[in-house]
Amino acid sequence: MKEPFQKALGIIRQLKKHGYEAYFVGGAVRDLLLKRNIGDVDIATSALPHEVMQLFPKTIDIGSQHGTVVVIHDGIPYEVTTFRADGNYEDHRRPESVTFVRSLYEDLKRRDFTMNAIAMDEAGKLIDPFGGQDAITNRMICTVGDPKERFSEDALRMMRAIRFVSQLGFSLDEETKQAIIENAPLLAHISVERMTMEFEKLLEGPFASRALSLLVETRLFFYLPMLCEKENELQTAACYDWRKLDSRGQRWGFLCHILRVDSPVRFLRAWKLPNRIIKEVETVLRIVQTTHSDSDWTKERLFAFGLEHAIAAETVRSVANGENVDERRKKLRELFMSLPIKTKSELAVRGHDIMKWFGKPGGPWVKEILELIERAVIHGEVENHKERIHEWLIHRNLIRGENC
Ligand SMILES: Nc1ccn([C@@H]2O[C@H](COP(=O)(O)OP(=O)(O)OP(=O)(O)O)[C@@H](O)[C@H]2O)c(=O)n1
Ligand SMILES: [Mg+2]
Repeated sequence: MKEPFQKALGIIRQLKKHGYEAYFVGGAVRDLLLKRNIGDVDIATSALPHEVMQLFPKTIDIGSQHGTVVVIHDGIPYEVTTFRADGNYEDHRRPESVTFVRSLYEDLKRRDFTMNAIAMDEAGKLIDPFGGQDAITNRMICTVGDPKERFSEDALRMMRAIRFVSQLGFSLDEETKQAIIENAPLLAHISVERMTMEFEKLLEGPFASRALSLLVETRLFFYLPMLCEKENELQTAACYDWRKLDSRGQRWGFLCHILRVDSPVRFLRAWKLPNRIIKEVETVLRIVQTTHSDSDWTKERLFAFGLEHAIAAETVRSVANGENVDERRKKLRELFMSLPIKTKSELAVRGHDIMKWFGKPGGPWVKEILELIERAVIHGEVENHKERIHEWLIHRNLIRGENC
């Protein structure tokens, strides 16, 4: 058995020793069959939450009313969830009530897609009542049972379907796709935070272009923050190679750029992104708007923006223009390496040196002189060395020698 499962076996054994059923379930089993990197290993059991808590010394109650207890085993947290058949979903996002059941079959039946409804026992035997393995072999995303029911239980599942297309390159089963088209308006019930999580995974996947096309085709885009008027632009966005964009800032920056978003800050706030990302995207877009070819990159500009923002902006610009991203990144890195200082803090003189040399009290002029020196150091006019800088200032008649 693969390591992540092996490590969690102790939990399954402990539950079984006390007469309960316990299985590995969900994404980890799917990813094992897909030979993908295995993420969190989740466990489903017939034991009730309080019974789980009694059996393990270290547990965290993260939602026992919904059946989930975290068990810390050998320092690793695992979600252990009681088999459940969800009750009525009044608001299309969470069950009104959950009914704990003692049967694995009932538990698998309420899951979203057949590939996610496979259980594995402690011996590695698969329990797959809904044809999940066939779906994986045929590379299909298909709901467990009636897609309309599954999507009206939790409308986010429609976004999940399309983000799995992006991550796995699978196709949407036709009936599943039709049900998304019919039920797309239900997405309006879902919180922005949950939509953003799925949308970010979608943009990050190797098949993001295909997934973006599907967002348009299924009309789901209409219910996503500030995208309802961007149908044509989204269709255009689907024509680009998103795989070259390799950070959140790059992806959101590229999206704003391609969608011709008027106010990126308002757009990104609507998606409830952290301020850190909003600020990064703002800077990246400012650079993109003022860079027209890679010869626009001077040492001074690169120093001012820093390598990370420069690379992000060049990536956005070259993916949008269909140019060679790697080539541009390489050039930027080389130019950055040639800078005698990479940050302001590396400058060999400080404000107090300047005040002493000029024999004047501080003021805005100190910053101006420091910037003058900084430019000279960056261009190699003077070595980044205190005495050399002092000599340079004397040479330029900015100060007299005796103030040293
Ligand atoms: N809206 C949802 C979310 C989850 N699940 C079920 O809960 C499992 C675990 O959910 P989660 O960790 O959110 O998704 P994964 O499928 O594991 O995907 P990822 O690899 O991204 O974690 C899923 O496999 C699926 O069986 C579901 O039925 N409906
Ligand atoms: Mg998971």
